[in-house]
Formats: sequence, structure tokens, C-alpha cells
Amino acid sequence: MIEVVGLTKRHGAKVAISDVSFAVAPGRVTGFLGPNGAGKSSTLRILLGLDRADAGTALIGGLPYRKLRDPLRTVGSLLEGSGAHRSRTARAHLSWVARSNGIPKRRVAQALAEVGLEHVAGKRVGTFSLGMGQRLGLAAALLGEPAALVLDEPVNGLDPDGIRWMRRLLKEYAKGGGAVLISSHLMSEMAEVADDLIVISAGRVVASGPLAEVTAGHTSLEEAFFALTDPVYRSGDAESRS
Ligand SMILES: Nc1ncnc2c1ncn2[C@@H]1O[C@H](COP(=O)(O)OP(=O)(O)OP(=O)(O)O)[C@@H](O)[C@H]1O
Repeated sequence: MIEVVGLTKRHGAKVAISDVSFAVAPGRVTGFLGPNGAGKSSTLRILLGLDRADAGTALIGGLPYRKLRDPLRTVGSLLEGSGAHRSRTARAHLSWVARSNGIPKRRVAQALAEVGLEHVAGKRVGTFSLGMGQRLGLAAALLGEPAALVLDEPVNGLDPDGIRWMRRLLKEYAKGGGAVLISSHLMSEMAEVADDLIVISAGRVVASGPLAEVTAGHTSLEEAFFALTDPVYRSGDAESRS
């Protein structure tokens, strides 16, 4: 469903990502895991047509985002908050998104219910907590009933109940055949929700595959992660030092 091949992006002399390749399959939750600054947002911004790569391709359903006819019907996304205007109500915001993307009006109430915001549909977005804003952003992502979801740090700002709810929603979405790509720097989160994992460090993919495969030979995802991302381990110096 999502295919990224050889993606490279520089900001001046700084290489944000280098030769990043991975695939996201339908019916699976794929976790994009890496420390802050590893290149997750840079990759997702290119995938969603918000930035251009210096090399490589990023395809969703076989097309680059900018070539999709009805993007929100193919891929729903959440990057840094809901993007809604503070003076708009949640319902007005989603109605506007629906109208401008050829999505039937009935989906507005449905999406609000799917994220548990139906009781605050008439409230201004400016009064929302961080968690409510995340839910609204997710409602916009779900609006077009897309085949793929791409979410950058979706549990940010959610309380423990909200985190559990988000996990369930993403798992259900994948169970229904959706391809879900979520980024996070939280290992515990990924261990709970991901079927497949892509680990990125310093702009490069250092491991990818089913969660069990990536963690094989390690006692936990945390241990696997440090073994994969610590340059000392990676170069094999860990053994030669002992
Ligand atoms: N517009 C920019 N100009 C200069 N450098 C940038 C720009 N955007 C990203 N970078 C650099 O590229 C690298 C990757 O950043 P990116 O935001 O993609 O990482 P990330 O994994 O999403 O981390 P975070 O979770 O902190 O956002 C970082 O070193 C960052 O400083």
C-alpha cells in the first residue's frame, strides 16, 4: 500500500534522511520508531507531499501523494495537531475538510463519533485540550474512509485512557484491511501496537520487519532498539571492547 524507495533529503549540508526504503502492508500496523531527530517527520512529510525528496520515491497505492485524485480518500494523515482554526467548531472544521475533498457530509458526524468527540461537536477548537485536538486530527484523517493512515506521534497529549483507545482504534482499522503507519520515539508504545517495525536512526533505516523478527535475540524492544541504534554496538566495537 505504501512503498518508499531510496528516499534522501538534505537541508543544506545536513542530511536529514539517506536512502530510506520500506513498505507498509494493508491489514498491519507498522511502527516507525526512532529517537528525536532520526528523520521520521522528514520521511512522513515527503510521503504526504509536503516536502520534496532529493532522491527516491514515496508511493501510496502506487502513486506519489501529489498525483492522488482524492488524497483524503486514499490516505488520512495526522501531523502535529489538528490544523483546525481555533475559532471554528469541531463540526465546522470537519465539514469544511469534507466539502473541499468531495467527502459526503454524513461522514462528519460519523467521524466525530468514531473519535469520541460527538458531545463537543459544537465547541470551538480553541477550547480543546491537546488530547481532544489529537482526536479531532484523527477524525479528519478518518473522514474519507481511506485505505491508509499515516500518523506522526499520534499518542502525544493523550491520557492513559486515550492511549488505550487510540491503540484499539488503530488495531481495528488494520483488522479491517487498512494500512497503518505510525511514528513514535516511544518504544513501549510500539511494542504494544505495531505488527511490523521500521527502526530509523541518524537518517537511515537500521532494521525493519515483523516486531518479533526485529526483537529476536533481544530481551525486549528497548534492548533491540539500543543495540540497533547505538553506533558502538552497530560497528561491533561492543564485542571488541570486552
Ligand atoms: N527544515 C529543516 N532545516 C534544517 N534541518 C532540518 C529541517 N528539518 C529537519 N531537519 C533536520 O533533519 C534531521 C531529521 O529531522 P526530523 O524532524 O525528520 O526527525 P524526527 O525523527 O521526526 O524527530 P522529531 O521527533 O524530533 O521531529 C534532524 O537533524 C533535523 O534537525
